[in-house]
Amino acid sequence: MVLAELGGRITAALQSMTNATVIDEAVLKECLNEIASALLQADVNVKFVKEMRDNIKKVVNFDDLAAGHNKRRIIQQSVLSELVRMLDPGKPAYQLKKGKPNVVMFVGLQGSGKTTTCTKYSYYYQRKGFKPAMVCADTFRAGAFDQLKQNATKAKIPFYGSYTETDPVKIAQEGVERFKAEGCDLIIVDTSGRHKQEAALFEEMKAVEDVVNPDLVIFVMDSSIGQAAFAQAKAFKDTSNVGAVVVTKMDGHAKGGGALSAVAATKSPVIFMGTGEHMDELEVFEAKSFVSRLLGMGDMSSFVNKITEAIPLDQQPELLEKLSQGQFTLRIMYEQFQNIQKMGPLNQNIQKMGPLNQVMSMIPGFNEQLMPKGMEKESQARIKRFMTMMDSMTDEELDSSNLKLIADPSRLTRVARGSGRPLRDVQEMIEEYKKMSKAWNGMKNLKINKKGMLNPANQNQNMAQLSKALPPQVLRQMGGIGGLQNMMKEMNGKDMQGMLKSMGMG
Ligand SMILES: Nc1nc2c(ncn2[C@@H]2O[C@H](COP(=O)(O)OP(=O)(O)OP(=O)(O)O)[C@@H](O)[C@H]2O)c(=O)[nH]1
Repeated sequence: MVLAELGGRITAALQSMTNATVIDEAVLKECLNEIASALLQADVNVKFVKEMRDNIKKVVNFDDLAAGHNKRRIIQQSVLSELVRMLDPGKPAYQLKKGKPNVVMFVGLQGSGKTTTCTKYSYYYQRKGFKPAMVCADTFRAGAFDQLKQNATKAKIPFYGSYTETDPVKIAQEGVERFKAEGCDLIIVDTSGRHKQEAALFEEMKAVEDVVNPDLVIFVMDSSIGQAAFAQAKAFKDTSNVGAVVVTKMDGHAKGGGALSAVAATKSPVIFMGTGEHMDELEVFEAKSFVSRLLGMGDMSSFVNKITEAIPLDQQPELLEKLSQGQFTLRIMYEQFQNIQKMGPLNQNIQKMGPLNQVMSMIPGFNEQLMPKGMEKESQARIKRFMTMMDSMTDEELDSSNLKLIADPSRLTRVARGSGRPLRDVQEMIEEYKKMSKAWNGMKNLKINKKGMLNPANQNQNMAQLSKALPPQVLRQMGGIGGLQNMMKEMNGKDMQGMLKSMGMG
């Protein structure tokens, strides 16, 4: 099953759930069964599929969700984040290190776009300040060296290869040694591709790998191969130490081409995708936007989506649930602080980040008071102080949203003593909590319609609610009230049915 079909079936399953009058456990079960069977047929690992189901069931707890809560949105959102999670093998790919010769070897079937990708990859890192070089260890295809030479010349990247030498191992070894001696810090080895997986190709690949001892082996896969993806990727992984995947020809008809399966098979992340024949047509792969595209949700700019984009995936389902219940606890605040701390260097560049700035600012609390411009260092220190104080709180306090309990004077005194901070610091932290809690609760009262969208019938109320809930600078970034209005109009106009139709799947 090609990915387009997989995406179509998942979208259809979500759609049939959206059509149901009441969403209960039976409806959810049916929807999840359909999604699971689609994934299994697409060769996605059984274990992953089971995990996905379990996780979604955990998020959508019917006993906890009172009537009127936005189950559809929560389910859709968790399917999305679970798929994204599947694309994330849990460990990032090898990161190139400056100041040492990084050796990267490319493997894949003939015609997958390996040679083209080698050049794109070199060019990408050349622009990032690396000094790349390419070695053509493809002695199988007659024109391979010429092709690499042509590409390399165009990109002004040094290359190594031979018209006469027939042993790829020898060429690879000589090339890598030469470029190491020349001080290149990114040495790319292109290997032979063959028509299909064959023993000779794998033996040769292994021999080249043994001699060049790469820091990273990249498996290049044509996105249109569909069902064969899993077996092919696995065959390469079994022979060589594949650590990352590049999916090519994403500009063609294929919607995704087995990226999910390749990740499952190689347990390695997709790092780039090829989107054309030109040198600069290589995009950093981003699981979230890929899945959105897969599900035809690329245009769905829902408010909740925007907020969740900025929050680590593993925290999303839980956070969404809490958000839907309007429960804001000190623990959530603590977790948000952790996120902000992790994003540390970004904060300094935040003004340059454009849309990301907007997204991050939507995390309740990531607002002007907490992170005033030009005061990032001070703000970080303040956040750290808050976190130290929260470390002295009990679980009961951290998990409560009851102000009477949280701000009880004797408790505050205890926290101050426990953390070695003056009482007024603890009070300041509680004030911050109150502010964030208010912003958070503002989101809860938005009027959502049956389709899980902001309800157009309540446009005015929603507008008022949003403009109150949003930090002023976020509102400004959205283009003020007018921008907000447009965004809502866009959201209102987009339902699943409409999106399916526009994708030709309805
Ligand atoms: N449209 C499109 N074409 C691509 C992309 N990547 C590669 N190609 C084209 O795919 C064809 C095969 O690419 P190559 O780079 O020669 O493939 P290869 O895997 O190196 O093939 P061998 O050297 O024979 O193993 C070429 O015509 C490329 O221009 C891509 O992302 N999009």
